[in-house]
Amino acid sequence: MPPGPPGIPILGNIFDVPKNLPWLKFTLWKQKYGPMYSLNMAGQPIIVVNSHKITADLFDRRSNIYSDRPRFIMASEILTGGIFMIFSGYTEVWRKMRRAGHEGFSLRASEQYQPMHIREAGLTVLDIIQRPDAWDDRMRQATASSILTAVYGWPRIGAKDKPIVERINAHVARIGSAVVPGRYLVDIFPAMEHLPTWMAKWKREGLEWHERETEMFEEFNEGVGDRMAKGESPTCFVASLIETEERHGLTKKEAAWLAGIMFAAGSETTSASMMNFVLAMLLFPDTMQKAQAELDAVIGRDRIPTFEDHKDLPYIRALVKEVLRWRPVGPLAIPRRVTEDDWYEGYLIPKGTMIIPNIWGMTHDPEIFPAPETFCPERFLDETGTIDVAPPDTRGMGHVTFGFGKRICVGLEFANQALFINFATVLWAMNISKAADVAGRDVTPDPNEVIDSGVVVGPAPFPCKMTVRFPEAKAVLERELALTT
Ligand code: HEM
Repeated sequence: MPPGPPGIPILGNIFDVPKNLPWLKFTLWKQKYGPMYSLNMAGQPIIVVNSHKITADLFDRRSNIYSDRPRFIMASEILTGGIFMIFSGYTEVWRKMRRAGHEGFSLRASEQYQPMHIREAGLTVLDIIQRPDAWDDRMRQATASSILTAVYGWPRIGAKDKPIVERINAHVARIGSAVVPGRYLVDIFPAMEHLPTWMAKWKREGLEWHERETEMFEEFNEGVGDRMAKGESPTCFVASLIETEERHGLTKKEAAWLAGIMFAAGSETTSASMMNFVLAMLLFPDTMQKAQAELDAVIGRDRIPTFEDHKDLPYIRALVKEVLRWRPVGPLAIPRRVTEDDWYEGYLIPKGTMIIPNIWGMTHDPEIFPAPETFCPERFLDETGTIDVAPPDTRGMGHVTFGFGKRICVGLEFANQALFINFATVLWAMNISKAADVAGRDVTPDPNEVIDSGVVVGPAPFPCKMTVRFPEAKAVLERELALTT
C-alpha cells in the first residue's frame, strides 16, 4: 500500500486523525506523503486521495470497482433500512434509485424549477429587506422551501410549516450524527448488529425511528398521489416518480425514501453554501463590487436577474464555483470502498479498503489554485473574463465539490441553479458588509470557525449587515414577482 503516517501497533493512526477539521491534517500529510497515502484505523485500511487526476483515474475511469460505500451500520442499515441512497452500497436498489433520482434532477428536469427558484430568491430578498437581522434564518428557510417544493410540489413554506420542517430536519440530524465515527459502537464492532433488540436500546430505537420515518415519507408521497387523483398535475419530483413507478421498479417504500433523501442531501448542503457566499462577500468586498458592476451592466436596475442572464453573467457563474471551491461543504465527501484488489501506480489497493477523497485538499491545492485561501472568482475565467475555464479532471466544472464518478451528486444541476439565482438576486438588491460590535468596531468572522454536522460543514453563525443597494430595489422586486405568480 502507499506509505503514510506510521501510527501505533494495533490501533494504527486512530489518534493521529483529529476530530476537528481532519481535512486540514489530511492536506498537511499530502505534503509529506504525496497525493495518495494510507492510514490504518484499528485494522481498517484507508487510502486518502488528494489529487484530481487520481480521483478521476479511480472513481471515473475504474468506477465499476470504486463506487461502493463502506458500511454505515447505524445510519444506513438500522435507521434507514439499507435504502438511504447516499450511504447505500453499490447495489441493485441503489442503481434503481440513482436512475430515478437522476431523471428527476438532470439538467433538463431541473430547468422546470427555474421559475420557482427566481420567485423564492426574490421573496427571500424582500423578507431580508424587511428583517435584515434574520438573513440567515430566511436563507435557510428558503433552501428548505425550494427543495420541498421541487420534491413534493408543496407551496412556499412559512412559519406555520415549522413543525413539519423541524421533523424532517430532526431526521437529517439523526442520520448526520449516526455517521460520526465512534457515535455508535456497532460501527466499530459490527458483531453487535446481531444483538437482539431487547438487549440493545440503540437498535430498538433506531428501528422504531425507521418505521416512523417511513410512515412520514410515505404520507408525503401519498399526498402528491391524492392531488394527482383529483386531476391536479403538480410539477414535482414525486409526481414524476409516480408516473414512472413501474419503469423504475421502485417499491412504495423505496420511492418514499428516495424523495426524502433529496431533502436530506440537498437542504443543508445548499444552505451552508449560501452562508459561505455571505461570508466571502463580507471578507472580500472587492469581489462583491465586481459582481454588482456586472449585474448593473447586464441587468440594470429596472428588472431582476433571471436564468436567461446566465450566459451573460460570467462573473456570477465564476462566483458560484469559487464559493464551492473556497469552502466545500463536504470537505471529505462520503467515503468509498473498493470491491476488488486493484493496482494503481505500482501500489496495491486491497479489496475492502476505504477510500477518502480529500476534496478540501484538492480545492486548496496551491499548484492548481494559487493562494487558495483567497476568494478569487477570476480563477475560473480566461484572460478576457468572459470564458469559463476549468482545471483538467474536474468534468469541466472547475472543482470537485460535488464528488466523482457514478456517485457524483444527483442534485448538482439543481444546486448550481439555486446558487446562481440566489447570489445574483441578493447582490443585485443588497450590499453585504461587516456588522459592528457594541463598541462600534467591525466584526470580522473567522472563516475557519465551522459547524460540522457529520457530513455537512458550514460556517459557525456570524453577524453581518445587509442593506438595500438602491431605493427602487424593493418596488422592482415586488412588481417583477407579482408577474411570476
Ligand atoms: C451545494 C450543494 C451540494 C453539494 C456541495 C453536494 C455535494 C455532494 C457530494 C460531495 C456528494 C457525494 C458524492 C460522491 O460520493 O462522490 C453528494 C451526493 C448526493 N447528493 Fe449532493 N450536494 C449538494 C446538493 C444536493 C441537492 C440539492 C440534492 C438533491 C436535490 C443532492 C442530492 C444528492 C444525492 C441523492 C447524493 C447521493 C448520490 C449517491 O450516493 O449516489 N445534493 N452531494
